[in-house]
Amino acid sequence: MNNLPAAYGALQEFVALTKKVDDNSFSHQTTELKMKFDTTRIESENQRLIENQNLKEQELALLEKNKSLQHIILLLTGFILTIVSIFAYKQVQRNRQLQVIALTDYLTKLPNRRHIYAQAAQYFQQALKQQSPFSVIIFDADHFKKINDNFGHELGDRALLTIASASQALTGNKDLIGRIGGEEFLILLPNTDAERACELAHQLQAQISRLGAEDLPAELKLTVSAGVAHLSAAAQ
Ligand SMILES: Nc1nc2c(ncn2[C@@H]2O[C@H](COP(=O)(O)OP(=O)(O)OP(=O)(O)O)[C@@H](O)[C@H]2O)c(=O)[nH]1
Repeated sequence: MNNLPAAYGALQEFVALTKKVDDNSFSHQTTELKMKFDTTRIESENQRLIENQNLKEQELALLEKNKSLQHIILLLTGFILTIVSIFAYKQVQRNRQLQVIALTDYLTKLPNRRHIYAQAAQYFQQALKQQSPFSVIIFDADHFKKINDNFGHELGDRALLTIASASQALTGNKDLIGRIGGEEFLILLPNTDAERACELAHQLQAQISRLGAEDLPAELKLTVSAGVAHLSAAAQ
């Protein structure tokens, strides 16, 4: 009992030590809690980043898919356009060919009757308008039936081809001669007077006989009869 101050001092020291221990323990717990909190926060942040990354990867995959689809659509469109263009081009070509066939004589490849008559009408109108002369020569192979009967149709065809090339050689222009019947032909002569047309008709007869003698058997005498019609400038 007589050592009370010492006991009081010891008590105070004990209290101070206990407080210090408590403080230390509190600080430790706080640090632990703080670390726990930080770890959780970092983990959730990481999780959020991973989710964001996944979303971005999905978006990227979607974009790539869209890009591929766009390429496929572009390729398909190009393919379809090419097919349509080829088809349209072929159709135009076919129409042109049909038009040529419709206006051309199958054997001589000269303009057929429809074609040469249309051209004749055009030249006729032009001559009227310009008050220029216009002549035509119409001619026909003589005794052609006999040629066919005696020498065969194949040789008859050759005789027709001979007539076509002789006429072409004379006029120099395929478009001015037409085959208007089996062995009948028409030559259009714009800006040509009657005298010149008659001269040409005689030259034509001579040319056909000459070529016929060269190209065909000697027994086959190829001759043509021709007539000339004329529209003179003076008569208009
Ligand atoms: N080889 C051949 N013959 C044809 C062709 N087209 C028509 N002919 C023949 O030509 C002949 C024409 O006979 P016609 O109209 O009597 O004429 P032609 O015998 O010359 O008598 P003319 O005109 O009076 O001199 C017919 O026998 C037809 O069969 C053809 O493309 N090739």
